Amino acid sequence: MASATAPTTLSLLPTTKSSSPSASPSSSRVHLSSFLGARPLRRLGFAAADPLLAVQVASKLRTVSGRGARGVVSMAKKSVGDLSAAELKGKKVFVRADLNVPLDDNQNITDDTRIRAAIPTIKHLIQNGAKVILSSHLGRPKGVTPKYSLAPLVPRLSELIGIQVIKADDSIGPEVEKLVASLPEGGVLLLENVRFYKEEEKNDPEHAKKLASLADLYVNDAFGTAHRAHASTEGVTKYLKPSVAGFLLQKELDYLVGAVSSPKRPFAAIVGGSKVSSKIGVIESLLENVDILLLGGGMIFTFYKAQGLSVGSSLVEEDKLELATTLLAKAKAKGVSLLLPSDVVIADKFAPDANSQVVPASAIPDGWMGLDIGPDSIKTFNEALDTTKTIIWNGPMGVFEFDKFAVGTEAIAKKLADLSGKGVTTIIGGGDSVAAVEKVGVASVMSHISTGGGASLELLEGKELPGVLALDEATPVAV
Ligand SMILES: Nc1ncnc2c1ncn2[C@@H]1O[C@H](COP(=O)(O)OP(=O)(O)OP(=O)(O)O)[C@@H](O)[C@H]1O
Ligand SMILES: O=C(O)[C@H](O)COP(=O)(O)O
Repeated sequence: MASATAPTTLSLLPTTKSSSPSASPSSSRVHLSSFLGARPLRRLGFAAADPLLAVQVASKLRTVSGRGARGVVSMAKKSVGDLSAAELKGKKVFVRADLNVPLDDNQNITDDTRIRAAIPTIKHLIQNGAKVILSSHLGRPKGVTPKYSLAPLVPRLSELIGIQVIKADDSIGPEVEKLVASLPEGGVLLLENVRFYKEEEKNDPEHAKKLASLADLYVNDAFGTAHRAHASTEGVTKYLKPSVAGFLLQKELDYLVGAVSSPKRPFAAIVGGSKVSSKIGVIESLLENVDILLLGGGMIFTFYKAQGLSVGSSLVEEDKLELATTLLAKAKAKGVSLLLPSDVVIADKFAPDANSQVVPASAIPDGWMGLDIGPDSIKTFNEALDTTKTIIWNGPMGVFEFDKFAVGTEAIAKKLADLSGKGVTTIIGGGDSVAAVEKVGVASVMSHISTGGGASLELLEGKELPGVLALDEATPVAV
């Protein structure tokens, strides 16, 4: 069936947002107030509560550039890059990384992105003569569970770091203490899965104290777990000083807060995924700041239904119809150009081999469900994206796990890759969108691919990240 242009593309209003000066992640400060409105900075993991303050988020952002507004106070979390060689040499450093990587049935790593992302901090520490005590969780074990051991990570870690990593069979206790005592300067000891103790997720203070007792100072580089207040991400900071951010954590904040809070405009967000309910916070937060909002994925059917369209047996959240109407009205009031797909690929069942056809969004027959955005929508989305300078993407456009319904998601991935090559800042917010970008083979050309699913979502929603909040403040500098 031929695709058709339907009247349901909403272009509520042309953008009225003013253009801001270039603020790529390398710019020297981020103005959180522009991103979050009056939301307290605390919710982003920063200790200051005055949204009018300009905040620096990464170590390189600590450098006072002299470009700032008069009297603006710059604050940041202290970074591993701020510690001198003398502060690191011979010191036992507890590094919390997020090495929660996927393993197949034979315990082979199927995606080592998170391991590679943790390497710069580890290498920096060993090059400065520190003794690295590396820790992470893997999966969600209930007690000691061999299949969640970190042992399968040792060969890849050793290869990437360039030295043989020593592996402990526990994360606390006398055996670990012995291994720490014999660790040479520049050595790396990998602790066993911190979640083998239930006290980890309970953020038990006594347990945090035991972890902290292994080391002299603390580096948190686990962005993917920064939204969890656990013993190894939050609790230990009470007993280890300094407690500072690693390079990955900084980079994530730099892009997800920095570029998004003060973007080069026009600034577009693409939000997809299954449900409106899981993305309400993100959509509301982005509506405060974006010029263009493109919606795809399963959530669009709730918006269609809210506008009185028939959606067949597509995914709909009946209790979110009113919310969808409110979000559309909010976009209009904010001057955001909100685009819903004009056509969809429908299926006669939720299966990879389902019969499919392309129909206007206004013509979904009974018994059929929308599983992807259609070709006209892809064209319209691409045209809208062509006008932008910054794009953030969170959530797939369709059921991309089924090849037949992966076309929309893959087209968006390719478009972002193309635009990235033309100087547009492209940020992929984690989770399934990252998987899609990797599947298409364009991950390396994006400006930033977040290593955090839940963490990046919470950050974009403006929520507090306890793992960041707990770190030491960098010295405030008046500029
Ligand atoms: N039209 C649709 N109908 C049903 N499910 C859909 C549809 N479009 C996308 N999905 C499903 O949405 C899921 C992803 O939704 P989710 O809300 O978890 O997004 P996400 O942003 O990738 O998640 P994360 O929080 O991990 O980043 C995918 O498994 C995909 O198959
Ligand atoms: O994969 C993730 O999102 C992080 O590693 C956090 O894992 P969790 O959701 O099990 O806390």
